[in-house]
Amino acid sequence: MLCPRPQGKGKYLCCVQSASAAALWASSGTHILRKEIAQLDSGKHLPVLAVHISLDLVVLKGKTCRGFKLIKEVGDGTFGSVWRAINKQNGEVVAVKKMKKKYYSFEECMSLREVKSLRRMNHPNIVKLKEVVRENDILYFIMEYMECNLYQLMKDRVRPFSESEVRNWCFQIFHALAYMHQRGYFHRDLKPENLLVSKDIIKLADFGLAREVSSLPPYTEYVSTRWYRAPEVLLQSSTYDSAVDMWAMGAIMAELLTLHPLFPGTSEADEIHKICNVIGSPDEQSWPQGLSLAEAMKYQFPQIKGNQLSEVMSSASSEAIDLISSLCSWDPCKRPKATEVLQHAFFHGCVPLTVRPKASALPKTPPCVGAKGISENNVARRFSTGTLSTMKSNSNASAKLSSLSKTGVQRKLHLERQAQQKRNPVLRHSRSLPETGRGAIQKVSSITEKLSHMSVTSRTRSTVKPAAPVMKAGHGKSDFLGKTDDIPPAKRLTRKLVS
Ligand SMILES: Nc1ncnc2c1ncn2[C@@H]1O[C@H](COP(=O)(O)OP(=O)(O)OP(=O)(O)O)[C@@H](O)[C@H]1O
Repeated sequence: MLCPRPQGKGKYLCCVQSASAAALWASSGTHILRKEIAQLDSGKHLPVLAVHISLDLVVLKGKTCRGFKLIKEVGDGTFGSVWRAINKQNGEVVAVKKMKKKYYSFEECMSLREVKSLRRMNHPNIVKLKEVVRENDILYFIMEYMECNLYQLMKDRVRPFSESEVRNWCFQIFHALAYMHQRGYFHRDLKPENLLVSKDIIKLADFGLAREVSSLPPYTEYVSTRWYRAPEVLLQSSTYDSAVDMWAMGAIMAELLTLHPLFPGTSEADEIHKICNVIGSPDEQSWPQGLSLAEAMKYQFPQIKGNQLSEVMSSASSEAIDLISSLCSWDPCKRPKATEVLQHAFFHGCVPLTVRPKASALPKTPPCVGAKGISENNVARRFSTGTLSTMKSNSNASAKLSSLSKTGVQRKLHLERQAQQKRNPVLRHSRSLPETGRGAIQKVSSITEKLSHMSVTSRTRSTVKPAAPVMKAGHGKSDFLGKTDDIPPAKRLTRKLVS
């Protein structure tokens, strides 16, 4: 196939050499506008099928990742590692997410949630997926590049962000959420690591768990990182909805304002306990369905009165406290919708972003180009072997190569475990545990600890351990069984991140 040539806005002319290749394009979701038999300019008179296609997302099946110079690994998630890269054709800085799983057909790639949902999203606060490339059974997402994520910004801070900074970021994110929720999607894995920042623009990323609201429950899979996980998900509800994103946003807002996670649970049971410490245990009035969910899994809530958020977020405005309290309501029905949040007093005076920042506004010359850059040959070799690289950074690539056999095994085990964690609820909880030694320890002292010192009543009560809960039929094992208790507390609170 020849490289597609732009034919005006959103249209490309591609030449493929057979009707079956054209059919493949069509089956991959590409809308074929017109087909015609053409002849090559070269004068060889080889009949080719010229296909006029219309794409929101340009899927260049024949394009190789060698067209991108990988500069530096900037993130390592459960599903893929993310690299800052340069498009060699036009010099644009992009992010390349190299998926860890292999994909043996293009159709398989196109049916991925991340592709299906992201290609439908066109919003200034949602990271744009530019291309999808499959090469040697490895799948790459080419995305717009963002400078860092919110967690990276937080971990280096001593003083909390100002309320106006938090307001600016959260306003943009709630706009993105309103956009996607209105279109019938919810994210399901909101956390500071998935909120990407470039200058004062913030965008939602990682749609690997995004779900269509119209897709039918039950949603039995395990979702979201524990500290930001809504109580209905903790209690294994199979009918949760976009309100889970609102809960996560409440926890994230509080964390931005204090630099401490609001509910840093070390297990699912501890997560619920920490939530009770802050907002008080639920009762018939505040969340009747929650009591039923708990009963169904034979879980007993600890009886804790809870403290006022204002006591632990003493410097936050009453508007901020009010918004966080409503977002972190036990009952998902009582949490405001994203569109309602935008009208909240906390955001009065905020102006929405109307214009998407041009690519030229983003950095063109990444600081690490040069000595640290991987050569094109290296990249090509790594791709052509089809193996997952054990190299984590370019600077120590040779040292790592010498110990390849050893680290390779470790890396493989690590990857297998990660993949299992994503599939298996029990294992995935430990993703916030130290696995690679590269995790940065979060400053977690935590609001909840502060809270337990503030209220003798709640502290005494909170020491009553919940009865070991029984699993809900049809669900995997849960760490309600106390699976993580043999891990030292400080280590439990690390986060896996490449900075
Ligand atoms: N477009 C981007 N620009 C810059 N950095 C990015 C981009 N996308 C992702 N990253 C970085 O890579 C990290 C991992 O990416 P991502 O969350 O998409 O991977 P994942 O495998 O789906 O992770 P998770 O374990 O959260 O499911 C992010 O936390 C972020 O720091």
